[in-house]
Amino acid sequence: MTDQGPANPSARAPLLQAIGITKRYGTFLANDDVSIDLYPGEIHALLGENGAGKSTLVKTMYGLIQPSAGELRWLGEKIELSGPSDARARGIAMVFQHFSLFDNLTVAENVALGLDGKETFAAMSARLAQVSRDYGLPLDPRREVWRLSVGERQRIEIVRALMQNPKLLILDEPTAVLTPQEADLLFTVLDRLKGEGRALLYISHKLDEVKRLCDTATILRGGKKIATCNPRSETAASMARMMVGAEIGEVKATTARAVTIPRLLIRDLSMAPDDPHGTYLRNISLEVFGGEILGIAGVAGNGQDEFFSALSGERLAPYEDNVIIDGEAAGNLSVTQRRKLGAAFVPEERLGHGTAPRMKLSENALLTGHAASHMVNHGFIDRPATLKAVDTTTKTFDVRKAKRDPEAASLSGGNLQKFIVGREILREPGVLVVSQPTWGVDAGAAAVIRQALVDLSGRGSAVLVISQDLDELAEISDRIAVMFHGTLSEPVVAANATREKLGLLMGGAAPETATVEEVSHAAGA
Ligand SMILES: Nc1ncnc2c1ncn2[C@@H]1O[C@H](COP(=O)(O)OP(=O)(O)OP(=O)(O)O)[C@@H](O)[C@H]1O
Repeated sequence: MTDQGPANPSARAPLLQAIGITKRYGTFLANDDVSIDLYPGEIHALLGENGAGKSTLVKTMYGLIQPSAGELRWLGEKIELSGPSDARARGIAMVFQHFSLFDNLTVAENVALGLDGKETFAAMSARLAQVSRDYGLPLDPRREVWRLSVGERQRIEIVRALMQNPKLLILDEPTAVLTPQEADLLFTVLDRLKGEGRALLYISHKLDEVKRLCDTATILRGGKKIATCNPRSETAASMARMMVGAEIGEVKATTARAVTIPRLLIRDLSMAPDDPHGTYLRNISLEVFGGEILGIAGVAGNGQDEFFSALSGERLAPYEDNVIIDGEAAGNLSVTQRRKLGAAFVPEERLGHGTAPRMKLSENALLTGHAASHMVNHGFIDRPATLKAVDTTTKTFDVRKAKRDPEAASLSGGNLQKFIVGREILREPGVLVVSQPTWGVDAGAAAVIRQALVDLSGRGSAVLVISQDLDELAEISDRIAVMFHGTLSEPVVAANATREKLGLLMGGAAPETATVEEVSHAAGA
């Protein structure tokens, strides 16, 4: 364990110090006596497993929560932040992982809503255009947000933060939704901000990225600070070890996997979106075989959400044979009826879509499990069975939580994701459709989830994974198809799919087709 202090500990004084921060929820300690110093001109990474207490700490620094004990010092002086506007007034800005933008408003209108300034709208728009030009983050202030890609939306949040001329910029997993090219552009901007003498605090689960970008890293585990180190003199593995307290396993392909019949068939699916800003799906045909993982790559907003809704039954397809699950025409069946056919679905959004936030985990387990399990007997809910489902998921997927059956909303983002994905995998579905399975999940838990998906396909299930993470798709998929403007490319064998090739497909280039022999070979049959 190392504690080397800042990478460049010259005569500079820290900008912000958190000293002995403790945050209690009941008897649970989300932060336990955490101290951290943030210096101007330095990018400081905040690392830790899901639930380690990272968000709790940065929310304290941004005035969103009050600590139970400990204090903040700004340029050596004790401060108390009554709320985010107080933090912003001091020069602290934050870019959240979840965007808080209004689709029907323009870029400039959205920025105006998030600023406390008193300048006129015209002056603000001009400043917005200027800041975005200065930092090489192009934005048209008059464009409506729904027309923008995810990367461009994040750009709005960053430009809005920069317009406050912050001394400290906090970024919560900023690259989780970006393509590799967009992430590179962001790194250039962050380096420049550092060069301007600003302090940056950077939460990420991507350790290679942290090594490349950050000068210092503080590692939290179980709410406590474990170490402060120089990430450049560590390896991704050594930092992961400090985070987890153990080695992280690699995902192992199952051997003797038998690719069988197509268990999920999509036949010439074309559908108008239900949202005026959504994407038309056009002539999508796909076969997902039992025993394989088929990955769907693509930049977000190219029809992945609409495709997921059509597969899960949240929206009915025009024809019943547009979607066939284990030989049954399912295009016009409800979500519950599709579950009864042995299919399971894990949506991208965890709260509100994947779970009901104010309901307990056991009640959530019942919501999706009742169609095809023993949780309801003769019309009565078997409460011990629902609790058992929670316990089994918790144990198998190492879901960390403050009590046995808490409300879904009280779990950290990554732990909730482990719970949702785990819950569905443990039902042993014949067909699993999962969107962004490891989004926001730490490296150790991501390996567990990916292994569980590989093992599920190894037991003969057809698994369809929609993900923006090309490394993830390359690691677990047998074949990969790319979604672009509502159309789906022919799948290519994952082993032959380079990042360049997938990148071209993501931009709409003509695909190559995989033969059945290649598919069987790729799946190890
Ligand atoms: N309002 C709350 N009530 C009860 N427990 C909470 C509350 N907010 C957070 N916690 C708990 O505090 C712990 C730390 O959560 P926090 O969100 O800070 O973790 P994190 O490191 O940011 O995780 P992730 O990487 O998954 O986002 C978690 O176990 C979480 O369940």
